[in-house]
Amino acid sequence: MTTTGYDVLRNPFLNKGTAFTQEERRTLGLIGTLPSQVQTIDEQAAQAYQQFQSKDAPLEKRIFLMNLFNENVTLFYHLMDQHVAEFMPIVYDPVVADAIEQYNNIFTNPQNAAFLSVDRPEDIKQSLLNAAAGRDIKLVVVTDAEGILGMGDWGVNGVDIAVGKLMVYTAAAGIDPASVLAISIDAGTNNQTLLDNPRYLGNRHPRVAGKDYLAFIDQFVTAEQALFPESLLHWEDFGRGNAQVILDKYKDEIATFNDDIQGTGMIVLAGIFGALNISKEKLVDQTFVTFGAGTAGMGIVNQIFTELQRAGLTADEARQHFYLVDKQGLLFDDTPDLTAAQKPFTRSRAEFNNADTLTNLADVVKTIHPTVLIGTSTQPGTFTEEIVKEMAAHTPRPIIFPLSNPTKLAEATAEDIIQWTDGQALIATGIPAADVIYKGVTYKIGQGNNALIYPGLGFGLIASTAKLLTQETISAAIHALGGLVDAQEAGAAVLPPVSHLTAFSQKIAEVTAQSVLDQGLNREPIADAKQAVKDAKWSAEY
Ligand SMILES: NC(=O)c1ccc[n+]([C@@H]2O[C@H](COP(=O)([O-])OP(=O)(O)OC[C@H]3O[C@@H](n4cnc5c(N)ncnc54)[C@H](O)[C@@H]3O)[C@@H](O)[C@H]2O)c1
Ligand SMILES: O=C(O)C[C@H](O)C(=O)O
Ligand SMILES: [Mn+2]
Repeated sequence: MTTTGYDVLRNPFLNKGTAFTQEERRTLGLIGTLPSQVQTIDEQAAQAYQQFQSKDAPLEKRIFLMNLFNENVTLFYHLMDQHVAEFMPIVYDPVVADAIEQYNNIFTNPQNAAFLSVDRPEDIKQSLLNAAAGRDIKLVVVTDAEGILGMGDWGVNGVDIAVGKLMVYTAAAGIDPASVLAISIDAGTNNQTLLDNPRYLGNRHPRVAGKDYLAFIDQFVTAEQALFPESLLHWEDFGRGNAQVILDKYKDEIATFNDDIQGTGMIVLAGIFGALNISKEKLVDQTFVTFGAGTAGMGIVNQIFTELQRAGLTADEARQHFYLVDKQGLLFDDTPDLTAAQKPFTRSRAEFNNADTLTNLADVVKTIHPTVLIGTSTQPGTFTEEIVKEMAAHTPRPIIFPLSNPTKLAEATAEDIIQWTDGQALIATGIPAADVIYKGVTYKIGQGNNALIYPGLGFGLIASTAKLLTQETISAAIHALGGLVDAQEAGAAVLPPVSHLTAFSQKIAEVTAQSVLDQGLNREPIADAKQAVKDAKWSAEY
């Protein structure tokens, strides 16, 4: 049965608003429901952009764009295509963080997400069916919001990160927005402010944890795979205690991927390759200090560790390149409360004559002389002038990536690091950073955010009907991105600019799809990877 009348205008996937032609208006029962002028999508986009520009506050801009998305998905993406670098920080990080904090105050629409309550496992299947509403789902982004960016537990409010990640998928890579589903797993929240807030919209109880939590996750995965057997399942912003456990449980069974672990590991390694292209140094000659050895930090370490072995080092040799710093200071084999992921990369106290003093980043940097310093600590301002200058005193081109999000949690700003290192540091930041002009050189700052890689990776997996994501495919995608930097230019960035996001996402998708075919991991027969990516691509036109 064809949808007609107001059901068309109110369906954001079908709605074209004033762009419905007279002929469409007649056949769809829309005569008399719209003003008489028929507009083109570009006329609609120009009007919407003017509205967007009339808003001052970033959150107001976001609310405007979300309303547009809720009404007309095609127009939203048409407009986003034209302004991708301008819209990314609004639709996604950092302004998505404000929307999550304000969720109960600004909620107007569930944005086609599925809300799964830990208290009602019997409703999982029906909830997924209702939210999909007959759409053929190829990509799911799910969050339980225990670790939203670096801001901790945000309960049901965290659904906005899943919605935002999916918007980036479509804007960057061209995934059909009708084929995606954002999911909130509402396991409760330990955020007391939310629990005390009478407007909080999620389950008002502490998080369900342990066996019961994992059983719910398992019921979810089973239902999700049964209903959408060809979908890629993307996990976002789970807590440190669950993220790796969940990934390990499903990664060899289904097409799945954890963005904070794998996506972050990929973008950071690509950024390091970009930096090494500029400094003309080798990966095997680097010494890595990671500050914040949690989900993202250990994803990064493991990705570099794998790559060092690909470069010919044994596992033992490769491990020697890492120094992990977390709350306890430098992590030793006898440090209490180590996570399973941290244990293989701890150091021995016997290596140092000052082991007992290595309880803070400044002393670790002084003792180790790292060449690469990565921040995933959630601790703002912790890459101090003293630390950065000390690092720069022992290596000509220090690679410094303060990656904690959102803006208020970054370990340092790009501008400060450029000044403190007299322009020598090679930098990537988690959120977008403006160019830094220093002593007449314009330094472009790469955005070390997994958003630069997961859309191409995910789209390549979907287009090639991948059954699994392997390390081989991950490495292929990293090299595709790391090779796109122009190392000649003075002040060059270590990663390509977000304004080129659609072009390089295409490249990553093609390389990913080719790798899937090379390993015979495609479900459907596919003759040509590039063609498959081309065929799967959606474009924001009526
Ligand atoms: N740029 C990106 O693409 C990207 C990707 C993922 C995560 N991140 C950011 O990285 C940060 C961490 O995210 P996560 O998912 O790994 O969180 P997480 O909670 O899993 O890890 C954070 C780690 O930092 C440690 N930590 C806390 N306080 C510390 C201190 N004072 N000193 C040293 N370590 C400390 C914690 O113990 C934990 O191990 C967040 O701000 C997140 O936004 C950025
Ligand atoms: O969401 C982001 O901006 C990147 C990353 O996934 C994070 O958790 O910080
Ligand atoms: Mn994340």
